[in-house]
Amino acid sequence: MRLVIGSDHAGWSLKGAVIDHVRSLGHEVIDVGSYDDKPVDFPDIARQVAAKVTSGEAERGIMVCGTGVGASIAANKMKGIRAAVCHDIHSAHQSVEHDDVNVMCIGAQIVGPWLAKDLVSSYLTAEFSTDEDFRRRVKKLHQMDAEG
Ligand SMILES: O=C(CO)[C@H](O)[C@H](O)[C@H](O)COP(=O)(O)O
Repeated sequence: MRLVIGSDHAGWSLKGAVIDHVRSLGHEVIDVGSYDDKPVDFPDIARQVAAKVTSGEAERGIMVCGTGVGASIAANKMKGIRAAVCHDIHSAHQSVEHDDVNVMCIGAQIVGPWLAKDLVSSYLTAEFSTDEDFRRRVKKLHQMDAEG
């Protein structure tokens, strides 16, 4: 899978560990920064992550900020993005299986690198369910996007 991964200054260090882990699992990574701990506004990076997903350049995205909250709010502003903060293993896979989440957000001030790697593994192995209930609900999300 090709993934786009981004962070702000608060998530920069954890982003490095996440990228190494994703690559070790055999996935391709587009790293859109940030590239150091110089303060940067999370909406600017979340926009880049979301754009690569909506354009199809990346199948899914991962965004790391301090809490994951700002990143998820920002990414969800973009049409076609279903972003969620996932700090537990169940949410990391169920968010894809039921809700077709395409940007997972992690808070570097909340979880450490070991849990982050497990969250990422769980997210990447999950697939959107073919169950018609889940498909219908996500279709309604697409309709909401279209309505603006
Ligand atoms: O968590 C965040 C947004 O939800 C950000 O990554 C920042 O950590 C947070 O906004 C605090 O900002 P600061 O400039 O790092 O103090």
